Amino acid sequence: MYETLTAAQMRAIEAEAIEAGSVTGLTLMERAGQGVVDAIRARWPDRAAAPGRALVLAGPGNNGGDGFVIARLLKTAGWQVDLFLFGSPEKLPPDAKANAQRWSELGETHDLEQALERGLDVARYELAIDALFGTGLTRPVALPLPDLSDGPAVVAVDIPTGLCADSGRRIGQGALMRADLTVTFHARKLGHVLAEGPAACGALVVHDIGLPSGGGETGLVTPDPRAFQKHQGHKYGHGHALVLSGPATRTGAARLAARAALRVGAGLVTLGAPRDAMAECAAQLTAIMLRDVEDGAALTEMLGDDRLNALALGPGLGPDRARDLAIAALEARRATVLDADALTAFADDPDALFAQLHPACVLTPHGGEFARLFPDLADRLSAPAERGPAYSKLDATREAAARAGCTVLYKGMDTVIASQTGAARIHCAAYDRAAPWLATAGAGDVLTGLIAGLLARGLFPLTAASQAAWLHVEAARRFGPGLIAEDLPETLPAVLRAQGA
Ligand SMILES: NC(=O)C1=CN([C@@H]2O[C@H](COP(=O)(O)OP(=O)(O)OC[C@H]3O[C@@H](n4cnc5c(N)ncnc54)[C@H](OP(=O)(O)O)[C@@H]3O)[C@@H](O)[C@H]2O)[C@@H](O)CC1
Ligand SMILES: Nc1ncnc2c1ncn2[C@@H]1O[C@H](COP(=O)(O)OP(=O)(O)O)[C@@H](O)[C@H]1O
Ligand SMILES: [K+]
Repeated sequence: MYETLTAAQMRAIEAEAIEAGSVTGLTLMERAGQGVVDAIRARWPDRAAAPGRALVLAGPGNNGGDGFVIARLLKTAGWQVDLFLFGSPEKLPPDAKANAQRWSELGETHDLEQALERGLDVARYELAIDALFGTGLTRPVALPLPDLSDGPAVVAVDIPTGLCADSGRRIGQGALMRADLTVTFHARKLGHVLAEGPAACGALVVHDIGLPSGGGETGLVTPDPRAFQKHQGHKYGHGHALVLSGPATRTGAARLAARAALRVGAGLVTLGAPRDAMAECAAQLTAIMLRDVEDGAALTEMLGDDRLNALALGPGLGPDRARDLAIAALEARRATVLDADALTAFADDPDALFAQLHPACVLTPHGGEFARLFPDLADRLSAPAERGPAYSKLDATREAAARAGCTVLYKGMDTVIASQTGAARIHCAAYDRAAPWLATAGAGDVLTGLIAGLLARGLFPLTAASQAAWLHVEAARRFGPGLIAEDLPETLPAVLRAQGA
């Protein structure tokens, strides 16, 4: 699992290494600058082979210090480099000042604010380096930065200027410099994988600057084939998932979930449908069993069979049926995924839901459902981020899980999964995991079924939800353009096989 760090965690790792005497700040800065120049060469070998004009924008802190290193290395490699500093050279922190002095032997340091007043002609550059602000950004960037979108290739040092490293949110209404390539150091920061981060970063390279690993607490989800492998045993040894369906003409969502639960390896899957939907469901199902579950009382009776060890409910249920069934399901204390209408049904009284939830539950809200259950957290997340570190989707999901007393998977390109104990994971469907085709009707229902299937197989809720999120995106990526929700369960066998399951 890859770690993600906050800015404070990154500073602590750096400070500890420097205090231990294993490295100096100047060495780290040199390695950082070298890493950026190497990444530029790897990404644009043609430009690197015939160097042109490069613009370096350096800020008042150590991000600016990296900029001075990069200016020197680019110039040495044959680029014509113009460097503009925001702030005064005398006020730079010590390592940045040392590199400003080394740069002064090769070129001039121009004043950025004066240049912007005069009008900085960015069209003359092939390459622009954003070394204005990195992990130290705390307030909006009050600079009329030029629009580089149609001009040079833009490379962000550590993180695009204007983006909060802890939340991926833009700080205030200040400038945000979108990059084509972002080169960060040691580990990804939360801001690279959350909210606006991926769109602002362009491609992302993580460059090793020789710091010891550890120190982060939130990992990015990676596949754990042990979680999907199927061991020898009877079908009941792999669990029996029950997915609850809505009424006639609204059964598709639950059928999608049921099929995903079966494909991900639950030993048995039953669809529980109201009487009026039986004929419709029977016409569509083969390996999935069908039972009449008219209401909450019928569900309670059915759950007398303790081999039914995982439940999924919400997709397509309609709010009244969802509320009735959710109360019965939660009383039975089984591993339970609540999605869609099973969340919305409690919008008028989320506390009534929270009082019933228990640690074997997983809630899978999208943004709208999250706001219905946790309106105060959603408000904090949507209010403009005036200062850094800003409130993040990770913060909101953690608070939601603590309040709900169970695991919460907050969907999106940046899916955050947190348990009631504070443990959290992020699945970022961007960069080499981009899956835009997943934004299609019914994809969420499939995710619900995947989680239910993995819960039936005995995985802990946080693991089941995290691995399901990974499989879901992997199936979408493997299928590719044209994906519709039905394709996801059908692509799962190839995904599982590729993982050695
Ligand atoms: N950690 C590591 O291991 C390594 C770190 N490295 C590099 O260091 C970078 C972090 O450096 P950093 O801490 O000096 O922060 P940075 O982003 O340069 O800015 C801080 C300065 O800006 C100021 N300021 C803030 N907001 C402002 C605003 N809106 N408008 C105006 N000013 C504002 C703030 O001052 P303040 O006024 O808030 O006191 C402060 O002076 C990191 O991203 C990476 O590139 C690498 O060299 C390798 C190893
Ligand atoms: N841009 C995106 N990249 C990757 N995954 C996405 C993106 N947009 C949405 N998703 C995923 O698609 C699913 C959509 O679920 P949901 O919003 O519940 O829709 P539905 O109810 O139609 O199934 C979620 O798993 C979400 O994380
Ligand atoms: K930057």
